[in-house]
Amino acid sequence: MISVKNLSKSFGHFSAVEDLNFDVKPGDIVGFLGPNGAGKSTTMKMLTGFLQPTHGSIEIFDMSIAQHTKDIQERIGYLPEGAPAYGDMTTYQFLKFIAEVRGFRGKDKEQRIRNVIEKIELQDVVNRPIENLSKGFKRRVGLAQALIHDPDILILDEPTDGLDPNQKHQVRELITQLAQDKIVIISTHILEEVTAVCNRVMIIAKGKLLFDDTPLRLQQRSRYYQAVTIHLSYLADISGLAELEGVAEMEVEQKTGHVTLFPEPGQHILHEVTAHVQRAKLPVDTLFIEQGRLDQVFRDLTTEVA
Ligand SMILES: Nc1ncnc2c1ncn2[C@@H]1O[C@H](COP(=O)(O)OP(=O)(O)OP(=O)(O)O)[C@@H](O)[C@H]1O
Repeated sequence: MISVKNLSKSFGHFSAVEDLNFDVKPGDIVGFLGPNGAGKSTTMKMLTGFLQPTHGSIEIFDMSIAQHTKDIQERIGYLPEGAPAYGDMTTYQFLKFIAEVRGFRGKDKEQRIRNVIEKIELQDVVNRPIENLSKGFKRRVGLAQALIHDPDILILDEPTDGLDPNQKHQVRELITQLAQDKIVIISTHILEEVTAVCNRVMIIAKGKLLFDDTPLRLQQRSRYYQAVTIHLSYLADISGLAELEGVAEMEVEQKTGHVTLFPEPGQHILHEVTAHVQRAKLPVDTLFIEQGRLDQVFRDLTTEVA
């Protein structure tokens, strides 16, 4: 359990994080979202004990991080922003070094190194210097070092940054698997990652917490949530769609020709729309219910505070 109270961090007169309050429990996979400079990395550094807060407190497993930094760090796996250091070491040498720093010796150490190499699929780069690896592999080596001691808490700063789509998918699967009995906090700029991986979203901007709830609740904030979008294969009279019961508004996107019908609050309009399409014999080639556009909600929330 992580308990954060009135957490603030200033650099000189500049306030990077302001009065954050939240709890995180095992099983939570928190997506920490925010524009550049929002304070995500600063918060993560405070959660991992690498940066002292200016105000407020962090308790992890009922211990204050200020007083029990080392005990808590033993239970945290941290992937910092960017790539791991020590580029002249090979992947194996680096993981061995980290395992030793974590206090493992002998067979246990070797077994742990083997396990993470397998889990993160690093077999092909085991003996290559880290500085020669692609950005994606560097990121994966970083992830491996965060997992070597099987921590209770994983704090991952942009874990899929620089990965190709297949690797992104693989890392997301891995995070989902790992999260069953752990606390996972990931920071990301990728909105789709939040719905793919997280069961909780926290959005910060200018150091302030603006949203803390499930991805579904975030989607529900979108004006597109449960709207019905259609596309016609050729021009036809669509005026009847706007008159349907439960439809509050109709919008036509000029560039793509997509027609979106927005429901009155709490209304489900799919049935009405499909019935009308059949009655009026509209030449529809696409019809779907919108899940909510996260990019629009993100923009609305974060530009409000800006
Ligand atoms: N050591 C420091 N000294 C002064 N200012 C700092 C320091 N570290 C961070 N900041 C500032 O604090 C603010 C928050 O930075 P932080 O790195 O936490 O943002 P972020 O949300 O992680 O951004 P990004 O998504 O770009 O990584 C930024 O304006 C940054 O310039």
